[in-house]
Amino acid sequence: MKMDKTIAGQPLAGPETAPAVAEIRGVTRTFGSARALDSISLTVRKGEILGLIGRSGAGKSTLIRCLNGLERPDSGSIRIEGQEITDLSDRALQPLRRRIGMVFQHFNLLSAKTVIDNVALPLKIAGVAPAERRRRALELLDLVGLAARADAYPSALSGGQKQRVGIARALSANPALLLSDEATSALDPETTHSILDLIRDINRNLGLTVLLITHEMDVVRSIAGRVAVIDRGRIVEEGAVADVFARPVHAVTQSLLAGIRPQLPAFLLGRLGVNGTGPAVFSVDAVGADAGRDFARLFGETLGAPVHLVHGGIDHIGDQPVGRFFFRAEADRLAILARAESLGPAIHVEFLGHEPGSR
Ligand SMILES: Nc1ncnc2c1ncn2[C@@H]1O[C@H](COP(=O)(O)OP(=O)(O)OP(=O)(O)O)[C@@H](O)[C@H]1O
Repeated sequence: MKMDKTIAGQPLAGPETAPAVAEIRGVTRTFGSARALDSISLTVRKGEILGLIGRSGAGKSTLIRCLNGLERPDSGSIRIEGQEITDLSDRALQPLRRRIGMVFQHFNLLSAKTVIDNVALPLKIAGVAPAERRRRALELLDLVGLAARADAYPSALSGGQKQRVGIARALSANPALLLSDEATSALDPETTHSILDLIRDINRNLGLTVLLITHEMDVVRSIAGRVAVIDRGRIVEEGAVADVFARPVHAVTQSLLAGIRPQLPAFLLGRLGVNGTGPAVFSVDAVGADAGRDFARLFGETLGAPVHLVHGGIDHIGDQPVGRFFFRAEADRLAILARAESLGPAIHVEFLGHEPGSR
């Protein structure tokens, strides 16, 4: 699988070689007989937005808790900015915890404190003087567009505004890594959009590294540069978002992405049979410049029969066009696959079956 050359749509000099902000190696954590993490390895690199997706119970929360030191792995290594954290005492962990800013699904703001006091709280805990805390908190509230609400209480804010405060608070201690745990799952689509824009702006303008844990594939598609798929405590697939979304290999990834990738309409899929005698139906997946090729013509001229588009189109993920098409043609499987092979390995073709009928 091709490595990504962009992060959040921004070209970077070799992100795959950027220094690791968080490095998880062979981490296992069991609860009784439940193996929440099973020798998991994952690297989050400086300046990237990495999406971590997985089904319920896959191990996402346990991984977050291990990363921020709330949970101790049974074995394996976790390094934050090069420092091993698994063998640190709770006291020694405190300054490292501040290197990780957390954003939560339900915001976790203190309702008895004003917006500015919520944002300044991590600074207070870190022993920063009151005037400096206020200055820094106001600066962050300005960054998230809420300076005018500094003295309001959280109950007076909308969900999106609360999350902006949550983000400002997470940034207050100047974290090396922003851990976003389902940060938009409780928000409506429009507010989700504005919060994702904010996270992307912070990533681009401040160079902040983000680990985005979510079950919403649209979130990953909108702002992540890379994606890792966790299942049963292991990373089962990892790569540039455009590549993984264009051609998910693992069954879990395919199932997670089923809702946002074009699928052959069920009524048509149900009609197909491997040994049918009617027109053949096949899919074509291609990324980048290949996505825009005229596949109907490319297949048609070799098959000697018209090729009709049944379903699909071109999506854009980051700066990459991702094409997924379903075609119908009066041809047989071998002829389709022979043509597919001549187009090269970058274009993925799958024969799906024949419709009933006579040829
Ligand atoms: N404290 C615990 N005690 C017992 N089992 C646990 C504990 N924490 C997690 N588990 C188990 O470990 C597995 C992974 O759980 P985890 O909460 O990390 O998954 P998740 O991907 O975050 O799920 P969700 O998306 O539903 O929050 C599950 O089988 C869960 O039941």
